[in-house]
Amino acid sequence: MTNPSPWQEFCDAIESAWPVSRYRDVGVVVGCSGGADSVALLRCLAEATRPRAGTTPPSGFIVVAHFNHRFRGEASDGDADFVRRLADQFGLAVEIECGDAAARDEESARNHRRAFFRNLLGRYGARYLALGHSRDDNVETVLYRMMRGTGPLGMAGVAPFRPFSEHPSDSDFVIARPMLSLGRDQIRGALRSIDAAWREDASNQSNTYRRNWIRNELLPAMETQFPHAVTAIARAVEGQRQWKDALQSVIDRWIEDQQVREAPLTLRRLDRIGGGGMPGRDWEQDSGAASPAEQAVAIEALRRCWHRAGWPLRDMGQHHWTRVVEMLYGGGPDALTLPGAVDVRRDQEAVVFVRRDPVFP
Ligand SMILES: Nc1ncnc2c1ncn2[C@@H]1O[C@H](COP(=O)(O)OP(=O)(O)OP(=O)(O)O)[C@@H](O)[C@H]1O
Repeated sequence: MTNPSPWQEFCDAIESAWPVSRYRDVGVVVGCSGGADSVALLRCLAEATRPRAGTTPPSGFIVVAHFNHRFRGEASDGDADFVRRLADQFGLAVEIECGDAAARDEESARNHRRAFFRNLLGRYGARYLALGHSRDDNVETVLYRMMRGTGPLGMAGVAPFRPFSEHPSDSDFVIARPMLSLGRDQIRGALRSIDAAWREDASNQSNTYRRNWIRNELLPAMETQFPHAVTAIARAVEGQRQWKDALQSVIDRWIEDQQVREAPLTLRRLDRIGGGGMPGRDWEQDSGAASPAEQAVAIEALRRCWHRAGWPLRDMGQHHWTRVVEMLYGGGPDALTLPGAVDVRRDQEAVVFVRRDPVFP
């Protein structure tokens, strides 16, 4: 038996992460930047769903979506042309939207792209948004989050499958990232083996963005001492993802047990109700304080409440969360002001959180 080609190996890996039977009969929007990762993904999905003689043709469809951020002038238009030609080559529908060249920061660019994808999912009635995040992207994301400050859930990286958003109107849409176990080099090697072209984004080479610095400077420096650093970190991230799933269900229960109201956010005082069956409650049960496990769960649950309320998380440090947990357990101050103008006060059986009108909402 001959060894499978690099391209075949790549497609087999995608098939095992995301079997074609799951998407061949529904709509898939493929986000394609023109870069190697999303070009490889697009080619692989197009081949997997191509009608074959003697078999029932798939009833689903693929829409290729490209957002032209216009950050790089002619080069950006070149990316858009490239993606259009690639889609034509496979006979796929293609949607291209141009961004506002003035919206240059990464955050607003990402938001525009996201809105574009959301609109296409709704308009076409598609189920999946397929994105080409690789194992390396995930490792970079986790390192980035760790250096900016994150909790144990953030260290699980991005998920291979997750709802498009928590908003109920988005519940039919799923983001699929079937390439998270594949390394950037392997993906490029697979494309080279079939002589397939892609667009190289020159701005990825510059270290203007801190993400690019992690990719171009930090990781190569780590690999001089630990040649398998990326694989090792990716494995840790994968393990963390499994713990995340377990922790999620404990957090769901915490919020269900503790939350009295959402507006204003009102949580039960844990010293009054005895911990609500939290993990680690046996730990020094008489002390009244939160056990380390309770504290970890409470902090992650609070982060989720913040997220839902749309409050800024960026300036909330570990010591802020710890003080809130102390208040929930009957210790700490009676009132507290947190970053983002969130006022917290103890109110008999409860702790109440109110965000004052921020000057810049
Ligand atoms: N401008 C864009 N238009 C459409 N989809 C995009 C665009 N930029 C990114 N994506 C999608 O989001 C994924 C992750 O984005 P990221 O910025 O990490 O990718 P990239 O490095 O620009 O390109 P690639 O991952 O395709 O090599 C891409 O793999 C692709 O699926």
